[in-house]
Amino acid sequence: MSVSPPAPRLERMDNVVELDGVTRIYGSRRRPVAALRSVSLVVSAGTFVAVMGATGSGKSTLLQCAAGLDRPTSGRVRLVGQDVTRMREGALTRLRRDRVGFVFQSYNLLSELTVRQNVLLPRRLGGPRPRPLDEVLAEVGLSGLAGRPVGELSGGQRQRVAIARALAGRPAVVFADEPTGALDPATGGQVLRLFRSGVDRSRVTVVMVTHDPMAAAWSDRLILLRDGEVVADGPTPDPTTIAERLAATVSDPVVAR
Ligand SMILES: Nc1ncnc2c1ncn2[C@@H]1O[C@H](COP(=O)(O)OP(=O)(O)OP(=O)(O)O)[C@@H](O)[C@H]1O
Repeated sequence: MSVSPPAPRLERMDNVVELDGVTRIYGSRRRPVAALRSVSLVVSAGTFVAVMGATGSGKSTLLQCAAGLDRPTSGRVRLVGQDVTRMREGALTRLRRDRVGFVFQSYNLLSELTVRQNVLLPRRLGGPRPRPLDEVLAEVGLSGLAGRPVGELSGGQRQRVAIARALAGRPAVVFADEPTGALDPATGGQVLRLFRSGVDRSRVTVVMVTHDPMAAAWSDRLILLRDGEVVADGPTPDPTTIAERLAATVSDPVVAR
């Protein structure tokens, strides 16, 4: 009996985020600020990526361009296999709503609404059918809090609501900008564990900006930026080595030019 080989994986779909020569220039023609300079990288499905670098090195700009929240000045961005660089705003909004989750340092939740209402908000805005609420809340350790207004929760609980909201719609990728920046180390660790298990269990891709080597140590891949350029990109080492590499990046004389 012959057994057919498995269908080849579609390379495009496996590359969840692709940046090709992405440059982002802010400011005026007279005083341009190059936040990103010809950045090219590919992130495949089921990878946890940490992006680090000195203040002003372009981390948030990289995240915003990769997530289709900002448009590069030149270069191309593909998100879940689709070129978002020239995509119309409506289509881009739908793509973000249906395939992308966001988690920010400031939680970006509606505090008067309950946990349930916040988690189900993307669905109310026409997003994909979410996973069962109980399942999602149990996963992030918020069982029993569905009816509580978010304004009554602690910072760590709020960030878990934000993660529940981000993961409820089965996104291909979650972009997180300093998700543990406002949390103590223990609470931050709980949040990072949730990202880790989302990557390991559901093959979600996570792209996280952080200043904290302990947070970055949860990732699979570390990208270091300096002055808008990728200066290191490889498997994530231990926290001490991350801190050393980060310090070397920051103190490099090129930065001071
Ligand atoms: N909207 C904007 N208008 C003008 N300049 C901007 C804008 N956004 C960012 N920049 C500039 O682009 C550069 C990169 O900024 P970005 O916020 O991406 O850096 P970052 O590495 O995320 O910094 P931080 O760690 O401080 O958050 C900086 O020089 C910043 O001043």
